[in-house]
Amino acid sequence: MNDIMSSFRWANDGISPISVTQEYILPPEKRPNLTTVTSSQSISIPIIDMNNENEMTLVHEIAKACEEFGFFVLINHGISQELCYNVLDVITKFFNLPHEEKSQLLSNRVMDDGKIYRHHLIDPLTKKEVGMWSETLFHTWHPVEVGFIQKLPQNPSHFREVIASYAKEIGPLMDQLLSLISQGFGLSKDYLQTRLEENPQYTAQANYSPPSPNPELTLGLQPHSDKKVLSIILQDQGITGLHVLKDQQWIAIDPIPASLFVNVADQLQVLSNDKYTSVYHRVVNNNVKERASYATFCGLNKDGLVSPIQELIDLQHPPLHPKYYYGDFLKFHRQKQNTITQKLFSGQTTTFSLSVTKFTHPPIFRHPKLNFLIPKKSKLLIPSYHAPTLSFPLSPVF
Ligand SMILES: O=C(O)CCC(=O)C(=O)O
Ligand SMILES: [Fe+2]
Repeated sequence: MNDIMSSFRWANDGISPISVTQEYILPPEKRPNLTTVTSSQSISIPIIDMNNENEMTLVHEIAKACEEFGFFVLINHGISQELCYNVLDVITKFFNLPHEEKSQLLSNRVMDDGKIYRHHLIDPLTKKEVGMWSETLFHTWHPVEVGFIQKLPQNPSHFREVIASYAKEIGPLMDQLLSLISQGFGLSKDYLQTRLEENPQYTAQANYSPPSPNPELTLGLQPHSDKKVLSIILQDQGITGLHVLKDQQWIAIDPIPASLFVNVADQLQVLSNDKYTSVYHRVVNNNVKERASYATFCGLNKDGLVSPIQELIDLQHPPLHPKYYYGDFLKFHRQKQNTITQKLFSGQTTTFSLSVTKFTHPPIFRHPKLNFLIPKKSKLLIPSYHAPTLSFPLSPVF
């Protein structure tokens, strides 16, 4: 335990024993409230068995899961258990490197290839950053030609090799899922792949949390939705940490042996014209065991044009999102969003317990000025958020 603890010191002052110092203590309304969480074993969450020979059955099961839950658990996905174990093992070993070695790789930017980043949220009251009780390593995982492997850590020695092997396996699985989802929309098998191929981005995030001395006060990752099209998460088999929000209730996704967790992300919600929901999720800590996970994402890059799929639009289903360049969203996303939100909601009775970046989930705004936000449908919002009744002064530009 002590070794694990000391490995996390960089995120503190590097000297004193790890403890939940002020910089990690969440404001009361952002705390995980673990006693109110439901276990995934007590409700029926969608489990998709990829061994099913009948492709149309898979198409329907996945479409139903994306529509009703925004996520599903994948079993018999074809990636060996040994490889999955090795991925989490090298990640754990990497994050357990001595403070001095890891501190060389620290970055202030989330999307810095091969660098460690510590996520945080802003306390709305004090405006101070509160660090997540975790460290993350971000990198590109495809294609090999972009040389992503060279940017990965060299310690532990087989880190690059293991991640490269996993990337090789996850690529075809991602393609297969995109194909099944395309068919679920009634489109050709290659619809989504073709659309992504124009401006693709394949990124990954390795996550690591040491045990937290007080899991009620900290979070591994704050509630968020993923920004791309699809995410596949390999989570630690030993410990539950991933929670998803369903019907305003947090559900703990207890890891099923040899499974992968797949979730709809923002771009897919927009593409589906809100047929599918980009699911909110978070990672909680525990005080017993360290936890690692590895998330791989696919989606459109900054030059990609995101918009509802034309074939899903008709009189009964008008487009719910404007077309926008993902890069414009990112620029907007990084602005001082507090100001924008306050302007929009001044005089409205609303409680924001989400950080404002979540509020833009998925982005709805006028393009290209990016100066107007519309709140999302209430089903997407977390429990303490009450959507204000806003009349849209401007309709989105299409
Ligand atoms: O650690 C997990 O299970 C989830 C990770 C996650 O949500 C992410 O990396 O975006
Ligand atoms: Fe995520």
